[in-house]
Amino acid sequence: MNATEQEEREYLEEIKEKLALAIRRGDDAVRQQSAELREKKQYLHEHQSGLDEADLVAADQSINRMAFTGEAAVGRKRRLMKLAQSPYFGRIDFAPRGSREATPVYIGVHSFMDERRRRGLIFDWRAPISSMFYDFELGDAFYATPSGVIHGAIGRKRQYKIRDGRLEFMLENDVNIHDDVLQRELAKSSDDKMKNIVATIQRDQNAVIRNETAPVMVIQGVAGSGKTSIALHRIAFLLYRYRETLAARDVLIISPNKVFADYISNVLPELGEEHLPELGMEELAADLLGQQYPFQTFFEQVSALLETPAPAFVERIRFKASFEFLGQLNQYLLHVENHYFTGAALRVGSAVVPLAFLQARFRAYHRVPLLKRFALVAEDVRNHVRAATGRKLSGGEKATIGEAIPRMFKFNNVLDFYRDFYRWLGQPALFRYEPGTSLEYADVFPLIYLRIRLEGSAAYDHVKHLLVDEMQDYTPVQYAVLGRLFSCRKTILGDVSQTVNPYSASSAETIERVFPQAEVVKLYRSYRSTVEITAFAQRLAPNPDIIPLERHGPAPVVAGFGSAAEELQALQGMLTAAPGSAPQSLGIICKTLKQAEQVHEALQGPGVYLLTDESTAFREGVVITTAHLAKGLEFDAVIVPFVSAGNYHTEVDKRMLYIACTRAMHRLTLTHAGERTTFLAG
Ligand SMILES: Nc1ncnc2c1ncn2[C@@H]1O[C@H](COP(=O)(O)OP(=O)(O)OP(=O)(O)O)[C@@H](O)[C@H]1O
Repeated sequence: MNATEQEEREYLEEIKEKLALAIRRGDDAVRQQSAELREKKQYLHEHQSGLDEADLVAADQSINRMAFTGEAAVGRKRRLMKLAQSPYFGRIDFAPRGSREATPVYIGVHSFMDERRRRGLIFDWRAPISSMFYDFELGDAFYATPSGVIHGAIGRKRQYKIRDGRLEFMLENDVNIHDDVLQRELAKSSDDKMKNIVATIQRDQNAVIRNETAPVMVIQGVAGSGKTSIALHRIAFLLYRYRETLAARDVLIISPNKVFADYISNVLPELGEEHLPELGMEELAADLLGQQYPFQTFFEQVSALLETPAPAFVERIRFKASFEFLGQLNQYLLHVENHYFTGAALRVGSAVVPLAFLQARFRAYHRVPLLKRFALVAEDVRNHVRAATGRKLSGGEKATIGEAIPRMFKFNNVLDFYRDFYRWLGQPALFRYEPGTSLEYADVFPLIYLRIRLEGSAAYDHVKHLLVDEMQDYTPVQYAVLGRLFSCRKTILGDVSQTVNPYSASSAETIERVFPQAEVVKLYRSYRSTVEITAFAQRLAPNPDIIPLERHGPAPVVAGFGSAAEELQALQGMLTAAPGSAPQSLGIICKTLKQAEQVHEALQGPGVYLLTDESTAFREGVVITTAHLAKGLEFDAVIVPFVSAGNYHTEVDKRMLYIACTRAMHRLTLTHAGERTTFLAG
């Protein structure tokens, strides 16, 4: 051990002692507070009858305050305990311009102060000064603070791996060693759900995480580029930066399914923040449509495309996913506004209200949803008649006006408008719906969009930041709905190559058309898979811009078998092979749910799980699922069975295969019986 390392070990011990002391002090404070709280409650209980209303309110408030301080103390203790395990992961010695002395800045998941000397011992990775750790190597550096930019120089940079309070290794960054720590992190097994990456955030990722200006941030990144990780770290950053006004409960994640939501649920708590509220797109749809219209789910739509892709069905999906379709809906609404409020002049007693007056009033409320204007127009008509006749109106006359105005509108039911829209387009066959059956998924959000424009929307004003993952799977109409429901800032991320439904995929460019104020960032470096796996997946969806991180492993294997039975037997063999060197997580990813069920049937056993669209939690072990449901997840090893020419032959199939292969971190095996798919030729 060299002198530097010795010094660092001693410093670590010093910090750990300080942390232990702070934890003990915190414990004492919590104990004292809860004793006081108990006493106060006891006093209140015993003297309740003698206290007046004002005393009771005051006592209540004081108890609440004490409970709140107690909770804060518990939170602080949790953070200190976490720091005691791993106090920091980085250090920069920074000398501001004009000062000759560089001060060490240790960086960790939370901050820790020397209270007596008012000196930061550990800086939160989100603190302004910590940004230099991610943005600069040795030499000139700067960071932005709310009161201006501070320039200076970094004289030293170190990285540490401290686990369970022990220094496992440290690295001196006199060259760019950042990559070395990153390599070690990436070479590890994924023994858990998604993890935080604070110690190895890369420069381009840091820029996205710390962006404070974009009203809508769109992140298009190749498979494994860290989009989801970055988005979650971005939320953690914003929660820190705006802690006075933004809390975890003010953020909403729109997630593709419950398994994914569970898979990512660790990251924020690992960073010391609370769990984020989450909502599926279909839950949102059910919220907005109510019980009235049962509908097909996205998973069912994709399953139908994988099994029986009828051309007319594909056509309906494709049409409703286009940007032009949104434009046509908007034009139709204009048409409704201009032509559907009609009839004749209205006679009220001796007064006649001309049609032109009625229509002018109707249009005057262009900011009010169409079906919400009637009461306003009726009130204007009553005032008009009152002024014209110079007398008060009778109850009957008022009622006549109230009833006559809505009748002047062509329909009053959203579904009638939606059907009429297709007639207006001259394409009635593009809407297939029989009352009593389910709406096609492609109709769900257009109908919701119309409903919002016609009736207004429920308020989601409490949401201050919206996070949308898997952006490629949502159509322009869905974004238009999100835009109307959520006026807050948004982070939208995804990868157009990973669409599960190529007929309704959105690229960053499409989303930009719906949100012209969006800032688009593209990420090409891929961290998840070995170079060999990335190169293999590239054959399915070539992207010349992708930059795989230089990490090597075995080449993917495509194994052919004589029959389906032999193939299943081989899969069983793979599960039981070499337990000592077995990877910790294994995903067996099929094209359809039926196939996944078949594999599950053959491989059943302890630690083997089937993930379906109904699953709610991510399971560790051997996970058998479909490509659609595996999207966003990753495994040490992936097996993709049934890659035969008969099973993988359409464009949708190819996408599924791409998604399945890109879930693998270290090993990838594909199996087939009979001829292999042409997508894997050569
Ligand atoms: N800077 C980093 N340091 C360490 N690991 C990283 C870094 N960036 C990404 N990773 C790792 O790369 C893997 C992929 O990250 P993530 O799942 O966030 O990517 P993604 O772009 O959302 O992937 P996909 O779209 O393919 O689902 C994860 O294991 C993540 O921890």
